[in-house]
Formats: sequence, C-alpha cells, structure tokens
Amino acid sequence: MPQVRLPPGPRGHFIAGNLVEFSEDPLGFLTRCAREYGDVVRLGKRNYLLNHPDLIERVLVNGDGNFVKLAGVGQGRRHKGGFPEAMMNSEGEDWLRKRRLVQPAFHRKHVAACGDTVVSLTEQRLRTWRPGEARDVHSDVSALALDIVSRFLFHTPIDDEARHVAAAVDAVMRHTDSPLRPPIWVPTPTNLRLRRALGRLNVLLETLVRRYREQPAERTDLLALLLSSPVPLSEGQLRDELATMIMSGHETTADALVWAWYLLAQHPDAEARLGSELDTVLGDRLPGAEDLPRLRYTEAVVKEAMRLYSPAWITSREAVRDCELGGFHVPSGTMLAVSQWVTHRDARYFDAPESFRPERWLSEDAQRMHRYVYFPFGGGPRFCIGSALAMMETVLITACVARRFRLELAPGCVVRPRPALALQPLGVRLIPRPRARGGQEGEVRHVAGA
Ligand code: HEM
Repeated sequence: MPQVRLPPGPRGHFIAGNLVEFSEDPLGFLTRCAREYGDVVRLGKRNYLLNHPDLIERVLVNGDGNFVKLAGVGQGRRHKGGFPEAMMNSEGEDWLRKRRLVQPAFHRKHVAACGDTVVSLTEQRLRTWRPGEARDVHSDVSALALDIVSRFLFHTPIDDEARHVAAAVDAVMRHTDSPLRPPIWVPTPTNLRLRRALGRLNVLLETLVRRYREQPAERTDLLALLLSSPVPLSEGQLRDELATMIMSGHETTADALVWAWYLLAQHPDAEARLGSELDTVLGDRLPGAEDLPRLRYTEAVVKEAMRLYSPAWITSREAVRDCELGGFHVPSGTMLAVSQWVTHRDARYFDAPESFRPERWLSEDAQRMHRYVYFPFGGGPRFCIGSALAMMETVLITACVARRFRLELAPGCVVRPRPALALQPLGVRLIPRPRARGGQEGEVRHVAGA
C-alpha cells in the first residue's frame, strides 16, 4: 500500500481544531498558515488550504472531475443555505442547464449597451455629493450598484424598495460573518433577522415579476430569458435566481469600488495619474463603454484594488474522490479552500505585495503572470458570470467620480475589512473635493431603461 502523505498545518485545539482562530481573524489566520506551512496546508481533518496557482487552477478548472462546489446537491439533495433553486447553488447537469439559460443575458453587447446607463445613474448620484462633506460612500455606492444591476437584469429600477434588498444583504453578511452559524430554523436573533429580511425580499421579487409580466415587450434580459425557459420555472426558481443575481451582482461591485477609492484617497500620486489619464482621454466629456480600451490606468486602479481587497476573498470546492494535490493525499470529502486574499498578497508572485501600485498591471510582467495568481472572479466553469459587467461598471464609475472629485479620508475614520460573504469595507468615510480640471458637469446622455 503506498504511503499516505498528509500536508502540514497548525495543530489547533483538540476539540475545536482551528475554528476559534479562524473565526477571530480569518484573513490573518489564513495568511499565517500559508506563509508558515506552504502550498498545501491542513487546517483540519477534512479541510485544506491551497496556495499555489497550479493547484488553484487544478481545483477550479476541475479537468479531471474530482472537485465540486456543492457535493451531493442535485442528487436528490438541495443546497442547505438560502435560495436553493438558483444556478449559483446548483450542481452538475442542473447547474449546466441553468447556466446555459442565463448566459446570453451577459453577452458582451448587452454589457456594452448598459454603459450609458451606468454613467447617467452615477452622474445623477454625484450631483448630490457636496464638496467638503464627509460621506458614507458604501451605502451610496451600494444603492447605485443595485440600481444598475436591476436595470441590467430586468430593465426595472429598484428604488423605493431598495431598503429591503439592503436589509437582506446586511442580514446575509451578518449571518456569514458570525463564527457559529446554527441552521436557519434555529430562532437566534441573527437567524430571525435573516428570515424576516429574506421574507420581505421574496415579496419584493414576486411583485417585480408580476409587474414585468404585465408589460410584454421584446426583451433579452435575464428575466425575459428565465420567463421563456423551454422548461417553465416555478415561482420559487424564479425568485431564487433573481435574488442571488441581485445580491451577488451589486454588493461585490460596491465593495470593489469603495476599496478602490479608499486606496486612491491614500495615494495622491496614483490619484493624480488617474486624473491625468481622464483629462487626456475624455477632456471635458463623460466616459462611455467605447472609452474602456483607452482607460488603461483607470482599469489598473480597479484591478489593483481588487488584488489587495478582493471582494471574493475565499472560495472552496470539495473532493468527491480520493486524489493527490501537490504530493499530498486528499481524501474524498475534503474541503479545499483557495483564498484570493492570501494568493493576491504572495510575495512570490507580486513585488511589494502589500503596496498599492496600479502601474504593475501595465507592465509586461502582468502579461506573463500565471492565470491563477490573480483570480478575483474565480476560474474554470464556475467563473463569475457577471465579471464583464462588474469590470465595465467599476471602471466607468471610478472615471465619473475621479473626473469630478479628489477623495480624502475623513479625519478619524477607522476602516476595517469584514470578511463575510464578500469582503466589505466597514467605516470608510470620504470627503469629496472638487478637481481642478474635468470638474465641469458634462452632457448626460440618455438613461437606457430609466
Ligand atoms: C466585483 C464584482 C464581482 C466579484 C468580485 C465577483 C466574484 C465572483 C466569484 C469569485 C465567483 C466564483 C465563485 C466560486 O468559484 O465559487 C462568482 C460567481 C458568480 N457571480 Fe460574481 N462577482 C462580481 C460581480 C458579479 C455580478 C455583477 C453578477 C451578476 C449580475 C455576478 C453573478 C455571479 C453568479 C451568478 C455567480 C455564480 C456562477 C456559477 O455558479 O456558475 N457577479 N463571482
């Protein structure tokens, strides 16, 4: 019998293992483990952390079919968390069928067509920003990203009801942030809050679908595709798909934007270079999707922010049969975590990994980089379906903000990342100051879907 070699890792408590250390400071704990134990770390009996791009690629791309996102789901079992019918929470054939159904809604041409909407809605919101007045930019930009994604997905704004979506996102974040997570039917305060918030979200989505059905039109957006599915979807399936798309489609984008502005506020050189690119490419006009290929530094700012503060900070797969990774034995049933937070800050792949240097993305080294040292949108078949939309939005919104304002950190604000379902920036308060050039109001083009 061949010798079974298990990876090294922290010993942990004899009952709780490493749970307490992980819950107290997940980002710090994973980073320490990776730096101390290497590319494959055993965090628990059935939990490994993978820190090498080849291994991350093997697990996410899953060419040999050894790894799944949700083991058991789709074989008579449903996903145990919320929204079990959504594509995101499905597996195997069921997942593939759902992914093929919704994929056309994310076609490049639909993303590009949404560019003017992104810019118009951003400009509307920026007109409410008062120079010199400290703002909680996260709640501002969450509402903006929600407005954008709802118009993209079903050509309908969610405005009056936005608070229900915000409450649901907040409840999910608090739930995923808490170290001990009893099943949702246990009446803890966090669970009760989550159930109430999801209940209201469901009512909102039902109303939205009803209104949409009452206005027949030639549409190719996500809701139109779902409603014309060859195998009709149940109300529950519709609701789950919309809820997961709305939630994953705006909170992550908002987090990425706030992290980018937080970093810009602390790096005046980068902010000045960004301003000068905007002056050169745009002059006094507003940006549009057609400008994206020339907004290279703006894109680099966003990419660098997503390197340091990737909204998706960890993702996992489960081994469904015994296999080997990096010379170590992986028993079937092992959870394999890969962490953007850890790998994106690995000095083997990035010079001065803790420094904010957007220009690194403009160098030739960036072209030669292993595809899996930087994976803010995941990889393989379950790659983020909204990545093109997210990049377009984050670059255009950053351009709109930076052509009008320089952002300063408000005195005394204490910022901390909350590693929940996404990596949320808590406590960011920014003061907008008018920019010398490009601060004039530009022409607002039409608002599609408004
Ligand atoms: C900066 C913004 C975003 C980030 C960082 C992000 C990140 C990710 C990551 C890492 C995954 C893969 C998870 C895994 O492998 O387990 C994912 C999947 C997904 N994302 Fe995003 N995302 C963003 C924006 C969006 C947007 C705008 C939408 C939709 C409007 C969206 C919808 C989805 C869906 C539906 C999946 C599941 C795909 C599947 O299971 O096949 N995301 N996202």
